[in-house]
Amino acid sequence: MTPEREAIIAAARSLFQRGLTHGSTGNLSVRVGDRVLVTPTGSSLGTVEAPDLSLIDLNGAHVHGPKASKEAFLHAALLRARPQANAVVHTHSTYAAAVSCMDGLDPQDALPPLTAYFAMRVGRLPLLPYFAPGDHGLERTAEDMARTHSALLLSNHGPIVAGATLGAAMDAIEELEETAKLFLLLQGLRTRPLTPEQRSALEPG
Ligand SMILES: O=C(CO)COP(=O)(O)O
Ligand SMILES: [Zn+2]
Repeated sequence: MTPEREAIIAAARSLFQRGLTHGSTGNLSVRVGDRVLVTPTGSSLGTVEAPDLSLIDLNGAHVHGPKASKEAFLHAALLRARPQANAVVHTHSTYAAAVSCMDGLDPQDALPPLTAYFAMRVGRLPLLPYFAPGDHGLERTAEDMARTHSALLLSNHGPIVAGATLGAAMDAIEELEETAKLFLLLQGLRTRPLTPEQRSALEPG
């Protein structure tokens, strides 16, 4: 098993075992040269195995192995937009998915910088318009937004996050989930998010 395959399976298990993905939702990818290893469509991250992974190119086209995730085109779009990124993680984690269904969010900045780690790991989180899972109509917007944002929230769906490494993408998507949880816990309470100065001192460039 290659280290990339091993890393994807370890991250998949970790997400599934902690309830950050459920059923056959969520998908992961890692860049390998000019190709991308991605989880196959319809698989549970609790049981997917290393030989099951699909290989696609950076246009999202199938190269080898089982049929790739229906969101493989989005993974490829984020990796094209962010040459410094080498991994992408997508989940339907409960709190982030709940926020993705809320009305009245700022589409440029869907979650406030409640904590320093949110500002550090996630930065500014745009809310992308609703498209059905697998609908390539989202590709252009996702690629454009990913040039300046490493994390995107898909309306009525969930987050997708790119990172320099799979570990960094995991850290960021977990931070996003925890901040979504805080945001919902704090509904109706007065809060003090970081000031713009505090935020910009921490945000990734
Ligand atoms: O999260 C998902 C769809 O948005 C899961 O789809 P896949 O099983 O095709 O990866
Ligand atoms: Zn999804």
